[in-house]
Amino acid sequence: MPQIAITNTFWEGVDRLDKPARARVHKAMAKFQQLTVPQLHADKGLHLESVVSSRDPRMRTIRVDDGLRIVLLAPDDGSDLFVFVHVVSHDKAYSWARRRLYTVNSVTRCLEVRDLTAMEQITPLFAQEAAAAPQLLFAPWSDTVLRHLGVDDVTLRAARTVTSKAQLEAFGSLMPEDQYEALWLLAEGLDPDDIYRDLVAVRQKTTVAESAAGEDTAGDYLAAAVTRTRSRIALVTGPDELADILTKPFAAWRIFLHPTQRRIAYRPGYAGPAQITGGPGTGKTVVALHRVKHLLDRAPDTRVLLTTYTGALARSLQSSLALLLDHDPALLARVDVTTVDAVAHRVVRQLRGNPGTALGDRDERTRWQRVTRRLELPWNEAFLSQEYRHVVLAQDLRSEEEYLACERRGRGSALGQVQRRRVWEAVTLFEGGLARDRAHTWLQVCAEATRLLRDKPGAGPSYDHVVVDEAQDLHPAQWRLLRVLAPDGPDDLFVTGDPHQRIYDARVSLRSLGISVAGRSGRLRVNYRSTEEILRWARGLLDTEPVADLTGDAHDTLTGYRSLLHGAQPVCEGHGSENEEGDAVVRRVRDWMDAGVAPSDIAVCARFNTLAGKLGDRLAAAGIPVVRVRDGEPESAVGVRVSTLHSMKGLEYRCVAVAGVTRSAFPFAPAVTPAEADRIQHTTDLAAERCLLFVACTRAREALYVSYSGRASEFLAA
Ligand SMILES: Nc1ncnc2c1ncn2[C@@H]1O[C@H](COP(=O)(O)OP(=O)(O)OP(=O)(O)O)[C@@H](O)[C@H]1O
Repeated sequence: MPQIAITNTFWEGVDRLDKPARARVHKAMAKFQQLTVPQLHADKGLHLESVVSSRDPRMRTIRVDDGLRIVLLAPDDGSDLFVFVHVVSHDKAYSWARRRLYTVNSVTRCLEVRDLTAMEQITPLFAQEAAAAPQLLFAPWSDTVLRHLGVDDVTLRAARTVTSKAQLEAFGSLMPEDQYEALWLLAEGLDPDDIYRDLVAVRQKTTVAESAAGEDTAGDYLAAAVTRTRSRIALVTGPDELADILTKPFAAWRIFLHPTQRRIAYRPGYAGPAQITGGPGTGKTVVALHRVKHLLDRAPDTRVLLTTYTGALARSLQSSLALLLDHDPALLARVDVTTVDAVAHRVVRQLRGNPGTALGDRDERTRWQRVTRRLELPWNEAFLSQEYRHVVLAQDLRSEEEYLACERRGRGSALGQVQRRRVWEAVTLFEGGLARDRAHTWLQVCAEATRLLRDKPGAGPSYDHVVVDEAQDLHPAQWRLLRVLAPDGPDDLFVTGDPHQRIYDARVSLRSLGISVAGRSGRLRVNYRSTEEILRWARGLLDTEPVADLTGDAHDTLTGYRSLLHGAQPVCEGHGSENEEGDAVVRRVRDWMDAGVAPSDIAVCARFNTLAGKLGDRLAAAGIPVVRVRDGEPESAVGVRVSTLHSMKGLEYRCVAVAGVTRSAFPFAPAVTPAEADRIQHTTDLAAERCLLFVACTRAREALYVSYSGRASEFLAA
């Protein structure tokens, strides 16, 4: 019987088919699996045939129906392993297959593919230009360095003609993916040794591990190379697995991990807390989920907390985890998936009793306003609530003495002792009011939960491992709680986040909270979600100022961050009035739906509830189904998602419209502390405003539409 392996390109082809066509693909493949190799060659229905004049002599096609063909590689190494590489219409299948060559990289030993015909056509053209160019992109690096990174002869010839990153990109989809990635990172300024460690060595390690596991990895044979190329190729072991792959929702992330993702997620153990960063869409959540799987598989009775910032994200983590763990109830029962605040609430309820009512942002503001008026203070409520958040709660200060003696880290305004006493008076009044009304802020609950767990070791929930997603917005009070939830030691905390998506003004120094990730940091750079066009446009929204990393002790950068996907340029449009803008958004959504995008794959968002509400009403009036994104709407609900920007965090859609990006909304003056009041706060507030827009725009996978009426936000002009 033949063995089957499928590549990510094949799977993507399947994903583009409608249900009946998928069923026909399944039928053809199931038949393929059942026949012997000689029967396969003789079967008239499947019609296994070579591709005439193909660059790769192993290239074959089989027939799915009158229109559809599967492209596959036939074994030439004595094995019976067939690699399914594409599924597409008849004509496209043949032209695709003719041009491509699969080879085994002599450095990484992985199977890779290139459009050899196109590379051979383009290289001489670039070479002519290169002869007259003052500078060649890869001139600083010798052939030896490039070869060491897995760049082979054909790619090397091409690379030596490249004068700019734009030209390199033109080659991007033609050359082998791993070689392009190495060249791109070099062009972005990364050190060759770092690239070797992150891209080449990890692949080689996989090879060694598999040899140790007794798999045949010797030689450059197809079957051996396939087992080594786990980031792009999966072996299908039997009919059940085939059915599973072809009938489940497309979720390549369950199977195909980038080598860096795999290295991070499946590293046997970390000696202490580990941190993973990366730009939007680089698969941080995917890595967190695989890490949970690894931790569960490693020991039969470990308990894991998988936690994040908002309820919507926790729900989405829960359903993805169920998918990854094949809905296995025994495994799922060992993981708590919930927000940090919900854990805190549970601890307090369990160890002390119901903590009372949680305060919303508006309530908290009103209470600070009352305090300010009552004590006739010279500061406004924003200043006081920030002082409370960034100094008192951040340092867990419990008395006036502690506050008087503290260093007000991260604050850009000086306060003398007399002023501090007045602030403390305000804090006492604020907290007293809350206690009287049996109310609390969420951060207070986190602080109390931490104290309770410290005072009563062994009581309350505890976990062997805590995995945190979207960690960039966590406050020190939340970090302290996470610190006590898993005992200090190997694999205690696994933290993923993106400092460029910080929208809630969280400033932490993890080290000062007893969480040191030194030597245990990883970075992801390949975006799997959005097109390069969307990423580039969205990056233009960010400031050039460096951003504090997750630890708070260094800076984070998006160097080397990129997508392999390409698509239309984002559209940014101004309108004469809010009404006209609303009409344009409805038209845009209608166009997306007419092009075949399901309503639930479209999101329309605005900064404020009022505009989001109006847009939702307009869409509904135009007969378009609408689902308001609040807490708890089922994933299966049909309709265009209408949301505020803040609620878009961590989610993704094929098409996204961001409306109301006006001068007065971005930056929103009340959200930005004046520089004269607090210089540091002013800078972080402005950065958070930019990040908010960046986060919303990077939720788009294929299409992004940004609009405003009247004057455009200054962020768009940049
Ligand atoms: N190895 C992979 N193969 C295929 N798809 C992947 C892979 N890794 C991630 N993805 C997909 O890319 C998208 C983004 O992944 P994910 O949400 O994990 O990124 P993220 O870094 O957490 O994003 P953000 O920070 O923007 O929320 C998802 O659709 C995910 O399924």
